[in-house]
Amino acid sequence: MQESCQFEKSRENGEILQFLRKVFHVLFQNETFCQKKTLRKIPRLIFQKNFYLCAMQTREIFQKDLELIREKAPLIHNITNFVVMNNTANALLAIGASPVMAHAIEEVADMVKIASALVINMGTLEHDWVQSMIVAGKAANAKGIPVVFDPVGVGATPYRSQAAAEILQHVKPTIIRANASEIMSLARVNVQTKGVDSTNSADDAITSAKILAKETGAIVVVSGAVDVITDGENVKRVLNGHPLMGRVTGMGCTATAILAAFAAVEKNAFDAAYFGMTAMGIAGEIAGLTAKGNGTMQLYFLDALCNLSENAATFFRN
Ligand SMILES: Nc1ncnc2c1ncn2[C@@H]1O[C@H](COP(=O)(O)OP(=O)(O)OP(=O)(O)O)[C@@H](O)[C@H]1O
Ligand SMILES: Cc1ncsc1CCO
Repeated sequence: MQESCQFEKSRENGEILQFLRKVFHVLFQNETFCQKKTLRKIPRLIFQKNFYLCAMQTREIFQKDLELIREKAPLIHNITNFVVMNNTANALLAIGASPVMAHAIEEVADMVKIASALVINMGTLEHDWVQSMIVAGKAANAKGIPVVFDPVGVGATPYRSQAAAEILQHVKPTIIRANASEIMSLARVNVQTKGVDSTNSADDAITSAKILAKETGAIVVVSGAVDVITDGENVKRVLNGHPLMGRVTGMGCTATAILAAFAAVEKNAFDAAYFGMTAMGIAGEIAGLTAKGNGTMQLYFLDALCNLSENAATFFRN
């Protein structure tokens, strides 16, 4: 996808592209328009840039990956925090993957061997867990299975920053997902993380995200009202979502797990990251339509993830 859509490289181009996609989408669905061959009047240049094709291809690949997750039910090994264990396991089940939570140092390497992706989440950190994360991460790297790293709360305390640095010293993540303050802190920009919540927008963190992506070789995802995805050069944004998502604890950790589900079936890590955040955004948007507050948001979000295939085409608008 990246190669065929080179025109999306800059933000301005991305915005023009999104506008044209919407126009073309409406036009191409109109039979009279197609029959009158008005198409011919559209400047050749636009077609040479493959605008419409890119949008169609992207959505189709997204839907195909979604079906692949349901078909293969990849085992996702999570070393994650106590706050979100139940909810992320349910989110993985809802999207069609198979979750397992395992952090004992005695078994993590064996669990990785049968898994299709590994999540390393620093939410409730302890010394022994960091060692397990490193052992599991190394085993995943050796086996060539994707690792998704969530440095929850990095920058809030020196211990978390030191633990994140230690993990990155030994483990090569495929994708790093965090909120803006965490990404800025991980890239050593002088910012104070407020516990596990962000005090910055994803766009504030773009430079840091690019630096981090280049340093680690990972795809970096900055979540927020608008999600930003970068490989250090290219940048894509996910516009789907709902403000109530930010009010439910562990939505970010859930995003990390969903990214792992996509990475398990999609070899292109940039696409996996983009599709994972798109799935989150669409499910959040659908849930937000009927949620009455934080509680129902959490429930409806799982239902929306579960029924994502039917609604994905309507809500896909990135
Ligand atoms: N205001 C918002 N509007 C739309 N979507 C949002 C908003 N805030 C968060 N989200 C979505 O919620 C999910 C979690 O992102 P967020 O940045 O809140 O993670 P986080 O701070 O790491 O969360 P946590 O620490 O609770 O796990 C993402 O999918 C993001 O797109
Ligand atoms: C609230 C909280 N504290 C540690 S992990 C976690 C879940 C959201 O990151």
